[in-house]
Amino acid sequence: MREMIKLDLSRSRVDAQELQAAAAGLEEAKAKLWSGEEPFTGWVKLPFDYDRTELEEVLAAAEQIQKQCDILVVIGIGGSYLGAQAAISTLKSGKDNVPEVCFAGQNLSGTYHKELLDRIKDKELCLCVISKSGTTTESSVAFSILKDELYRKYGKEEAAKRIYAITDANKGILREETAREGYVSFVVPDDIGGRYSVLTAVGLLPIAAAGIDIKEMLAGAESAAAAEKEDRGAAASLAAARMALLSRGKAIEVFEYYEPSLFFFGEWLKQLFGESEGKDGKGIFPAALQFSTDLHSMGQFLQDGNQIFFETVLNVMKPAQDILVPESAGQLLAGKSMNEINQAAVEGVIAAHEAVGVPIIKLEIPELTPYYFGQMVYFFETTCAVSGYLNGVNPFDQPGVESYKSEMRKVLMKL
Ligand SMILES: O=P(O)(O)OC[C@H]1O[C@H](O)[C@H](O)[C@@H](O)[C@@H]1O
Repeated sequence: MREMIKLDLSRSRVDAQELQAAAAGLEEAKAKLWSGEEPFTGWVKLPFDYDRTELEEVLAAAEQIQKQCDILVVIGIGGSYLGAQAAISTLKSGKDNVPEVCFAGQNLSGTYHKELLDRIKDKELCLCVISKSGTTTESSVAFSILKDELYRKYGKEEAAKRIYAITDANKGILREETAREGYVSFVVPDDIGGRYSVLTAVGLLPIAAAGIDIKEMLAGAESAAAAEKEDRGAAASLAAARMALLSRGKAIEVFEYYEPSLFFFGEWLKQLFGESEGKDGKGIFPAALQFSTDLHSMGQFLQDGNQIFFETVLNVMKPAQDILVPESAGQLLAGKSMNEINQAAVEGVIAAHEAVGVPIIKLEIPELTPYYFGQMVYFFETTCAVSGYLNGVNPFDQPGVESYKSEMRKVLMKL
């Protein structure tokens, strides 16, 4: 059996009694999650019972994309792109027969999208448009701009063969357009919300197109799901520890990583936890920092500022590559490897922050491979959903996101 992500609560400042108090309701939360009766919990059993035929179709579509283009532009926002970008930037396939994956529709910047158009002008192009609703402003705007570019380059008929759509099975304008134009398409399942959808076609198609082994990713998720199901997993315990810290006023969780390739995984965590937990005046505010970079800015606050936070360290045990530091670096550093120095930073930061009373949770991630990426996704989805249940909120809706949209519509109508 391969390794599992390990949870170390020894420096979390949560004692057994507190953990027990916070864990009241844990069994109930887990039972609810696994009952198969709660809305939007389709992701819980997905690693065991995903549709094998659909997976082969995803792989075939990914292969076709690889043959068709130099650049695949993934259009989507929030849960419709973050998982894919997190996986692709963390895992980089290193293969040379795969397209570069670019992202559009994550902002409303004319500059960003004009620069993207300039960059892809002379390249062979495919689009993968992902939107459950089909009406999200950012993705709709970007899709129409990029579709225009595709028409200009290839004409409408050939363009339709280069558009891959992932949307609701039956409703929405993107589904209607897909049926009308005959795009290759996949479904955002009804029982899985956007931020829990990485292991559906939403994440899997772009990730596979980038040359990353999605079967391994699903196998990793399955190992995490089996562990949680059999009560060997640590994700639910992490939820209990988080709730204990929240009850002590630690209302910010700082996810910290020392491998820059985890930047978008940090962004994915922010969406997952932010939209799931932040409601009814409750929740832990998720932040993500890249170390050692941010030690030279936010490090001051963590060491010496308002102690309203706790830290969750994502420590990668076996980074993909390493370099030996030459003699010229001086006695302290020469002859050591960069990863050894990075690990010294991990331990040094933990010691310094522990000394001033910061609660520190440490997660040991064996390696950044597709298998462990799948484990990480499932692990944090479970921690997040269980935390929501423990805290008495619905971790699968995001009613607050709508308010700014209706205000923005009013402004647009005046233009
Ligand atoms: O897939 P879509 O319907 O385009 O939604 C994309 C995203 O936008 C919304 O505003 C929500 O806040 C997100 O949870 C969602 O993932």
